[in-house]
Amino acid sequence: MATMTPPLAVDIDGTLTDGEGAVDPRVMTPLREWPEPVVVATGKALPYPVALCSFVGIPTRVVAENGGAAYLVDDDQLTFVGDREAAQRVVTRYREQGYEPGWGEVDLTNRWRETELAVSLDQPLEPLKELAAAEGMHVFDTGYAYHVTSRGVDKGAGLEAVCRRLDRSVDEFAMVGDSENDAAAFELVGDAYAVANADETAKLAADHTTEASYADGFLEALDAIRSA
Ligand SMILES: O=C(O)COP(=O)(O)O
Ligand SMILES: [Mg+2]
Repeated sequence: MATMTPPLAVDIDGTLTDGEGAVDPRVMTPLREWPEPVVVATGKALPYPVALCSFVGIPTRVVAENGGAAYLVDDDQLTFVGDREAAQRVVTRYREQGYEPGWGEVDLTNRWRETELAVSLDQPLEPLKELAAAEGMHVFDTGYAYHVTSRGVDKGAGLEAVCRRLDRSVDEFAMVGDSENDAAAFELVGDAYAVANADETAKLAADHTTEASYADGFLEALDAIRSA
């Protein structure tokens, strides 16, 4: 019996990209032609997934900032959860200890971030973790940045909130991702795929790990999801 294609949640960095961080052009058409809602769920600030949806040509349905921000075209609501000021206190203390967010003066990585802050991987993790814990926050290491995020904020909670607004159940979703910031959502969706380059936390939380890495792994996961 033919089964229905499920709605899809997809991570950006490490999943839709190649090993250099560039979006692989081969992901565009399958995303555009996916017959069910596609939710782009990312640690990046809101403008990135919004732009991606626009350039792919799909309705804007996004979870950004690791669940801190969500926009759905269906209800035209932009919601925020998380404490940006607490993240700012963490980064201020981190600077006082002699470290930097590490993105330069203009800092486009954090410029549009409203609920958390990100620190470059070339900065030390341990003092950041200690300062975050003192503010009741946690740090996601995505393999692309360290994110200082409020407890209880993650892509899982974000996707659940979006599902309520879409009138869909989170366990209907399939999801593809690559790192520890995907793990909470992997636990909730019906069918979770870690690409081969994923970290151990993501692989443990996923139902499957693809043979291929990066966008090749994403395309492999889509084939498997379609035929599941
Ligand atoms: O911004 C990051 O650090 C990771 O982004 P991602 O969740 O799309 O992989
Ligand atoms: Mg990722």
